[in-house]
Amino acid sequence: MSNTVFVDGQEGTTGLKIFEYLSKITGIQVLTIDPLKRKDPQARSELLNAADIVFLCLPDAAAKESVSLVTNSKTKIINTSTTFRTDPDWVYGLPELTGSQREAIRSSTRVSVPGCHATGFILSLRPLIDAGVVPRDYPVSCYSVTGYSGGGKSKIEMYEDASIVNERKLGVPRHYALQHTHKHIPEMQKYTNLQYEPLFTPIIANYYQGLAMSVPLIKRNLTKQMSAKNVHELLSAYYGSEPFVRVMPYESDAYLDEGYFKLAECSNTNRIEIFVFGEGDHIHLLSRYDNLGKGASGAAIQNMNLMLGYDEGYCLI
Ligand SMILES: NC(=O)C1=CN([C@@H]2O[C@H](COP(=O)(O)OP(=O)(O)OC[C@H]3O[C@@H](n4cnc5c(N)ncnc54)[C@H](OP(=O)(O)O)[C@@H]3O)[C@@H](O)[C@H]2O)C=CC1
Ligand SMILES: CC(=O)N[C@@H](CCC(=O)OP(=O)(O)O)C(=O)O
Repeated sequence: MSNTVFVDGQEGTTGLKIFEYLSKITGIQVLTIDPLKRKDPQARSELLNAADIVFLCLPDAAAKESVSLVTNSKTKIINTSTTFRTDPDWVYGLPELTGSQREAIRSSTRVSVPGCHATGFILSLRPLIDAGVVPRDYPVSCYSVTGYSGGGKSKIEMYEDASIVNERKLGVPRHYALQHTHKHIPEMQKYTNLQYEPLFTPIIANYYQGLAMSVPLIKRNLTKQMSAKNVHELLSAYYGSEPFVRVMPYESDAYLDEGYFKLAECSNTNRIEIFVFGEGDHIHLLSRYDNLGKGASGAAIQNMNLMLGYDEGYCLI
């Protein structure tokens, strides 16, 4: 029997990518909306309630509205927006979070796809906090570098207009959310079990897709004294059998080009690759992935596969 799927926000960046994935899946009937009615609550409501599973690929306010339009108990919702990620009635759609998360996703009808920056941060740090290596009150700071597609259609249009790029000098990387206001901070804190909010600085740069998250740690401030190599072993054991999380070999320079990190090697995949670098008193957890893959649409499909009882990696690489 085929499942019916509706993508609310089908014309947006995340929605289009999900559409691409869905076109490769057999046994799915995709319900589409007349593009002219894509913001009409009545038309959306009919499709939202007709589908077995819906993806919300919308700004936060519109995603909230869509949830309120679902009036039956059958429709399962996968929400890619920030809304509901820390809501206890929703399951956080990061199957690799803990041993029980996958099952929680499988049996849920309301799943939030993690934020792109939050994904690398949580997957790098959570195992170390659970193991008592990083104390819960550690003063964490982190930063990420992301391609402009992470900002959706408006950022894509801006960065792909040469006159705007020139005029506003968008060719160089730019820090943002400098008032410590980034919308991923609550989920970053909640799903690592950190006592305090991390200090997080994202940086947007002039390329399309790919994200790298850096979490530096000072060894002498850890609860258990561990070398970077021990941290690498711990993370490798934690993610040993995960299909989409790879802890990359320690002290290999194969991932560097003349000493520079190759950031975009996971583009168009659902993979996240975690590196551990260490020297003296310092440990550096560095992850790379596609903000449109494991950071959004790939992760959304991974969750759908679990919720519909498909093979988790169906149509994902
Ligand atoms: N891009 C990324 O890497 C990531 C994005 N996300 C999140 O996913 C969600 C979607 O983001 P993204 O695809 O990038 O955003 P886009 O801006 O590219 O797309 C959003 C889409 O929603 C449509 N829309 C806006 N308001 C409404 C409404 N009231 N009813 C119906 N449709 C509406 C827009 O219409 P119109 O075509 O008219 O603009 C647009 O097509 C956001 O919450 C975002 O933060 C999450 C992780 C990563
Ligand atoms: C480059 C850029 O602007 N990226 C977005 C993140 C996209 C994302 O993950 O947003 P959601 O929380 O809605 O999922 C940002 O940092 O706000």
